Amino acid sequence: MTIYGATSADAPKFDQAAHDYDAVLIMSFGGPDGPDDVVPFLENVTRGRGIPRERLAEVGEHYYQFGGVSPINEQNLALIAALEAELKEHGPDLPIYYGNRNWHPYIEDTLRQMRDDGVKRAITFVTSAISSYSGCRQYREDLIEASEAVEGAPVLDKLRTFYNHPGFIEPVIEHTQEALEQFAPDVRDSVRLVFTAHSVPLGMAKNSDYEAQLHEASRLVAQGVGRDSYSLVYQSRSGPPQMPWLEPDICDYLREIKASEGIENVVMVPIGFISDHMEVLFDLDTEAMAVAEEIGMKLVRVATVGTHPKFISMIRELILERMTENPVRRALGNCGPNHDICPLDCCLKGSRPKVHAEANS
Ligand SMILES: CC1=C(CCC(=O)O)c2cc3nc(cc4[nH]c(cc5[nH]c(cc1n2)c(C)c5CCC(=O)O)c(CCC(=O)O)c4C)C(CCC(=O)O)=C3C
Ligand SMILES: [Fe+2]
Repeated sequence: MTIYGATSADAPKFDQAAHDYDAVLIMSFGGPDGPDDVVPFLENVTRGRGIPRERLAEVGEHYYQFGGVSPINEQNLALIAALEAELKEHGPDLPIYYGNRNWHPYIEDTLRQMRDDGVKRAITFVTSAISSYSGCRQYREDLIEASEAVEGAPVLDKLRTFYNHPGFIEPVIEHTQEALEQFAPDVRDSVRLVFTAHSVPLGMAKNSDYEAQLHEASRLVAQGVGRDSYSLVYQSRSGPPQMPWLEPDICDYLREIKASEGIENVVMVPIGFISDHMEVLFDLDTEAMAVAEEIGMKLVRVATVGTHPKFISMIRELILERMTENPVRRALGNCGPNHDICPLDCCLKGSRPKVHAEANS
């Protein structure tokens, strides 16, 4: 089984060429569909990751507070419905399949279905805008593992990371502008613009362009709303307390800017996420909002891109890019379009690289 886009070593040069595809695969994180799913879901997410038991119990409570249901599955289905309509109207008319890393429909079951339907080669969209082990390599490893388990699984290509694509940045600019307009014109210029993303261990951050991509995306959005400065902070920290993760935490940061600078108005942009899933609903809308209320701060959270038409048409554009010889590869800002095919050492985990994942034939 071969997965192009998995590593550069296994992808012959000709594979940079345009391809015909017979399906699109949407790959995501997955989340529980009800209270009974919460514990097995969390076990799937954290298997072998050394996440403390107390942290798991705490995160379980976040889900129970929302009836044990993560909105992420419904949001992915909405994304798929929107993309289906887009492809029907503008082509290419490809069937869309959906598989997750941590919950039903599991990626392995999806690949089996694709094989049974006669799919030979599919183009994969991963629901993560920013490169890191969690948002890039781990998905590729999971695809490899699932492909190895399914005899005759289709060849899979993976779309490039889109953190600086106008189809991602422009909707975030629009949503950020809408949030700023919730403040009176006379205070609007003094509203602090704060970008937030999932924290990751420092070792993981160091092995990828995670921080660089987050800064570039944040800078582009800030510039789009007429700002020449912004702050970037982190949320949803996990792991053992002695392990260093990216900081500052959003909640600590809000307290800090209120206490030391007297900041009373803040717009927070979840730049590291593409839908309003649990890390947004709990860590931002519940936890950070409670801090803001406690310290007397007006805090407005910017909507994620979700099914914004520009975002949906970006996915189509990225698919066409891979089906076209010498395509235009749009990207805003200073960094250029990200690679289609990941280098061998792309987004290693940090502490214990999973070297066996390279062998995928
Ligand atoms: C970079 C990144 C993204 C963005 C890229 C992407 O979108 O893929 C992301 C997304 C998400 N993370 C999510 C949920 C969780 N992440 C956890 C744990 C972890 N995330 C990490 C990183 C990231 N995570 C890391 C380094 C860990 C530690 C364990 C490990 O090394 O892997 C845990 C375990 C409990 C805990 O430790 O907090 C949960 C429940 C959900 C679903 C939300 C829903 O259900 O609606 C989504 C979209
Ligand atoms: Fe996560």
